[in-house]
Amino acid sequence: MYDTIFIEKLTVFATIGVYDWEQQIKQKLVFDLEMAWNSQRAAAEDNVAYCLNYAEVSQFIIDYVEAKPFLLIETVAYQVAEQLQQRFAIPWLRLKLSKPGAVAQAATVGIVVERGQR
Ligand SMILES: Nc1nc2c(c(=O)[nH]1)N=C([C@H](O)[C@@H](O)CO)CN2
Repeated sequence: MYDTIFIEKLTVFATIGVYDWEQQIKQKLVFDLEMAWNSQRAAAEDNVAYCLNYAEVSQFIIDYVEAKPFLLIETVAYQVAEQLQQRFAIPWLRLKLSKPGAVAQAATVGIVVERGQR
């Protein structure tokens, strides 16, 4: 039985973009995540060791995205989703990555990727 652990509006400042000028600056990326996790043991024993630790997941994303430059948001989303599944043994996740301000006439643009099975 899976529950959903979520993280909303995690903000990371990244080197991201296909144009040369974008590789000279930092831009805001926003992550929204839903992750399947069986929280039964963590709840029964009231023990953080058995939960999907949203603080650790958040810090991993920040460190990973800040560590190197990217061109496409697709690359960031695919790599982060794969890393999260591997490192935290997450059976299913939905990751929404937004790049606010990328299109002047839009509030935000981005991509949603879903990986695994519940
Ligand atoms: N599907 C995508 N389209 C575009 C991307 C992207 O990463 N994925 N990136 C850009 C530019 O970097 C843009 O954000 C600059 O405003 C254009 N289209």
